[in-house]
Amino acid sequence: MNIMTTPTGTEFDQTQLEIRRVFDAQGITALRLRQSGKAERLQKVRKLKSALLAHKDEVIAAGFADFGKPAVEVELSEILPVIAEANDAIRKLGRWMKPKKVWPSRMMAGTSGYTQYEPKGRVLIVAPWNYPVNLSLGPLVSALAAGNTVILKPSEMTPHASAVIGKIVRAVFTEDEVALFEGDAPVAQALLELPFDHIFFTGSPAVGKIVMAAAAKHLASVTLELGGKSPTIVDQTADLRAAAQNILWAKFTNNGQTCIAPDHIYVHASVKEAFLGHCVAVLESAYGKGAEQAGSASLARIVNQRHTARVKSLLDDATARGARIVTGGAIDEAQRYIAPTLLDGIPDDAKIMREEIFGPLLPVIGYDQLDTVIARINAEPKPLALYVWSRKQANIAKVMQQTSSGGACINHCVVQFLHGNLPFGGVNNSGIGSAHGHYGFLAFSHERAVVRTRIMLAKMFYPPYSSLTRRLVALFIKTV
Ligand SMILES: NC(=O)c1ccc[n+]([C@@H]2O[C@H](COP(=O)([O-])OP(=O)(O)OC[C@H]3O[C@@H](n4cnc5c(N)ncnc54)[C@H](O)[C@@H]3O)[C@@H](O)[C@H]2O)c1
Repeated sequence: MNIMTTPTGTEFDQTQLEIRRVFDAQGITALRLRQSGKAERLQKVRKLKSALLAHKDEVIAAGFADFGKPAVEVELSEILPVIAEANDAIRKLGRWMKPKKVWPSRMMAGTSGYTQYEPKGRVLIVAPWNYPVNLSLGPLVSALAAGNTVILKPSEMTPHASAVIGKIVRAVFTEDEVALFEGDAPVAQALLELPFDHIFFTGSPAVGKIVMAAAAKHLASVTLELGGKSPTIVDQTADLRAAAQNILWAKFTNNGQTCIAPDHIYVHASVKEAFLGHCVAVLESAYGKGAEQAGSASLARIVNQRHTARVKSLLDDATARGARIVTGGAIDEAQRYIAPTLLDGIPDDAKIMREEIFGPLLPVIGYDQLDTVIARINAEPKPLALYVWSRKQANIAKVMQQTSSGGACINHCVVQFLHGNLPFGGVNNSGIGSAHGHYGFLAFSHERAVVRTRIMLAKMFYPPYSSLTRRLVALFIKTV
């Protein structure tokens, strides 16, 4: 597996000069784009959409070359969401761009007011490797719809996907509109030195903090789409079979390398064995029995050797501390393969309960009291997603009211990402700000507040101040 590393020495100096040159060129374009209308913006979105569809086979081949991703998963999770994002913008941009009139608040009698949506200007999009196309081009659609110029830095860990994204971007845009720079952390850091107007980062909380610190130097606004450990609760009233099918689909798509994948499951002790039985049956029907799973064409691979070793170390640590492998556990490090693995009896101090797993291991933890589960969730950083499986409204309401997470599903997993009318994002450690649809447009727009005078009532308060002025202020304080 090739990792696209940053060039060293004079080559890197050259990259930095290139970045600066493109950034400066985008400055001129960004000023012009302030006045861009719907037609110009949508032309770009449409061209991007067509180019993605034209390169569909290359995107599928890249997904396979980078991490053995099945074609269906590439279509479903890399191509479809970008097309949906583009179509949403094509249908609704006119409405999104339109200034929104507001009523004057009491103190503003005599004025009219509206919100104007300005492009932020020059924006930087930094993407991760797990859905390289979706998480580069999805935000790109929103940034273009909002009228920005963009520099895009895809992940160095999926070089085939980066190459196709680069091809698409170069086929459609001039570099002063959208430019792409490949490379690892040093290239990202060279980009972060620049005074972008907005930074849209998708990746780990650890790097999110670096990005936010860099943004602070220029007071650039940020959208941080981060990760974390997303818990899933299955209570004693849940449809266990439906839960097992859906949770395992959500978990093992992309081989567990999904930011909103169920990280671990709390299942009521009274139904745990039955639930595990359904899970084993679901895994066998999806991927085959035992050793057959390694040959399943429906399972992606772990992205590289480093991550394979990381996931293996989580498994080794858990079993060394007494965890039981319910199913799975087979490892072929050379093939970057770890079988879909369910773990039971994991002690709280196991590493797997501290770090985001981001791989095909699924801890299943029995519980007796829902309150205990809620207390455990609330003792951890707020997750990106939370899933609850139950037929009891009181339990659902309790979980939804007493916990916090970026998004949530009731009797479903991961589909909140695909819902174009909902904000997608985290909260605190799992992220800041939202993406998708209208929320994506807003992330890349400045909401400028505009007040227009009709009748100049403010002159009642001009100096010299008199007792009448004070009486008027007093009246305002009472009635506002
Ligand atoms: N919230 C979401 O929508 C979402 C989606 C996908 C992945 N994620 C999260 O992303 C993480 C996995 O992705 P990843 O491993 O690519 O994340 P990462 O944070 O390691 O890397 C993300 C991007 O940041 C760059 N980068 C790495 N180190 C950097 C540094 N020191 N300074 C500046 N940039 C740097 C990388 O080159 C890459 O382009 C997981 O935590 C996952 O949950 C979140």
